[in-house]
Amino acid sequence: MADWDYDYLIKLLALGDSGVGKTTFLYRYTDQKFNRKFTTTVGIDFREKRVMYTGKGADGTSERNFKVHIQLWDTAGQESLTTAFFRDAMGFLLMFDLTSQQSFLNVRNWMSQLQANAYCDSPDIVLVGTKADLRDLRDVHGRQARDLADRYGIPYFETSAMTGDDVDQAVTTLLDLVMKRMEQSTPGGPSSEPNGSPINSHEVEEAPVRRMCAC
Ligand SMILES: Nc1nc2c(ncn2[C@@H]2O[C@H](COP(=O)(O)OP(=O)(O)OP(=O)(O)O)[C@@H](O)[C@H]2O)c(=O)[nH]1
Repeated sequence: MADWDYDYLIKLLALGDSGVGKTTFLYRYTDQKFNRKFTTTVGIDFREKRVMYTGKGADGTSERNFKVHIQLWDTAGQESLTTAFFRDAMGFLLMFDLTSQQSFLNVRNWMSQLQANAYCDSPDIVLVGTKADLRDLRDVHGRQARDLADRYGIPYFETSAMTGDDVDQAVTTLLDLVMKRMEQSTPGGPSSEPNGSPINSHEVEEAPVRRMCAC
């Protein structure tokens, strides 16, 4: 498939403390594999994946399929290095380790960073608990995490990059939120120009992300 052969380029960003499993999660999502090694990310990296997304057609009611190129930005767990990248992302995977209460407590700090640096005050976010397979080491109750997610009004998933549980679902849910926001913030829907053809993906990429904000 040629590089430009897609309808939308969507940039998502994973953030959270060092070691929560951001790189491993993204690797599972893009390559369906588990990496046991811990190599801390330096600065920022990204992975890519193409998916089909069913959205609204030009008439706003009919359904049609779009080719979506997802860029998944993988940040280092040191906030000072990566907040500059928050502005360009359209959606966020806010991650903590289910075996680390500290990483869960730090979700609030990451949320503040997000609110200060993202494209708007209420960006699209999915809260992701990682390492759900390590049941014996669990240190965060599902109830605690769900309560926090409810308070922020965002979806919550408990995932395992080892088994693959809910990894795809977490990303798909975020993609859905981002695409729906674009539909709301672009007159006639993001998926349509007057001639009914999808907006060129490069226009989406180059346009200021802030225009997506419908809040
Ligand atoms: N058992 C288990 N281990 C995991 C899971 N996800 C990640 N790990 C392990 O946790 C360690 C850290 O994972 P990384 O993906 O490197 O963590 P990170 O958040 O990218 O870390 P930084 O790059 O330093 O920010 C690695 O040894 C992974 O194999 C999981 O779902 N289950």
